[in-house]
Amino acid sequence: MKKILILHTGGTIAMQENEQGAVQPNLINPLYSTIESLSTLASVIVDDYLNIPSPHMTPSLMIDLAERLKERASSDQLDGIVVTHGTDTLEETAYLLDLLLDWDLPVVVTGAMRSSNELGADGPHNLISAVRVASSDSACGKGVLVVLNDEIHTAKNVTKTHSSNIATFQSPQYGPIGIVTKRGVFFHHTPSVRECYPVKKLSKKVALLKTYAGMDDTIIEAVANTDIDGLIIEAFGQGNVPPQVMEALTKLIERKIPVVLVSRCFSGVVQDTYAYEGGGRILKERGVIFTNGLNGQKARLKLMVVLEQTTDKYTLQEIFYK
Ligand SMILES: NC(=O)C[C@H](N)C(=O)O
Repeated sequence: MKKILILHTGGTIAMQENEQGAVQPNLINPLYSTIESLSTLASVIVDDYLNIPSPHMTPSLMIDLAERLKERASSDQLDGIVVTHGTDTLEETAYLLDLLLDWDLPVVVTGAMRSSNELGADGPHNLISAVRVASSDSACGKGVLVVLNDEIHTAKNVTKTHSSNIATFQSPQYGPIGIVTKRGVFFHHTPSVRECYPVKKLSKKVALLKTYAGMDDTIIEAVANTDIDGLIIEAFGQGNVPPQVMEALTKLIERKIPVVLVSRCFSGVVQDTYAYEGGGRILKERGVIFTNGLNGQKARLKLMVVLEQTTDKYTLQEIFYK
């Protein structure tokens, strides 16, 4: 039988709805009865590591979590790990773990959209599915996975797409890489690229700004006047920004502060297609770094990680094309 660590961090999966219909954290984790029922599936050990709503999660807590997983993996001879997490920032924690954990051990992050005492609570089912995936030989070497609603997603591509529906986690453009059914765990795709960075701290400040029609440079100037080490811009479409922000972005690049471009579109990548003022081609010429389909919140974490290793713009560009 596989030895699986279930490490709790909190989130709705560990919460309860009160009589007024408000959802709140619980002192005792409501997943204990589900965990007892897992004894025929795996040999499970539990770590009640944190009990926080995921909007309280920070990059520094994520780094501590990665260290905790490394300690547990080496001291407990684990075959797999399941992390329970609130869904609001789940994709960020999962992606950061994916960038930091350089191993083939399955790590599966799961959560729930309905709290433990709500009708149709999805937490117990998601937890069982996550343990089944973490126990599967075919989950080895696929990076950090996100399992909810019977689907297996990569940490790199998954995102929360709906504020309340239980089918909220999707991988735009790529889809899930596997499914969980009553009969088994089935992978139908394998991720082609894995990247790992052996970083133990995150000391850089990276901001994320979204473009909008009529945006001017005031907000960029305001952010540039704080001590940022990098900026992610969620641009329009294929990677275009309003002309009014070009000067402020150029000034940042001249100060050697990397400006990284993602698209505010749900799918697709940014490219140096348009040569009008504010277009992707001009941004490229000014030294803006282009990404390869990451969303803004994940590009921010990736820049925080890689800035611990390099500030060289050519190396950063190579890393963001991966
Ligand atoms: N479904 C959830 O878990 C949402 C909750 N606000 C959290 O992220 O902690």
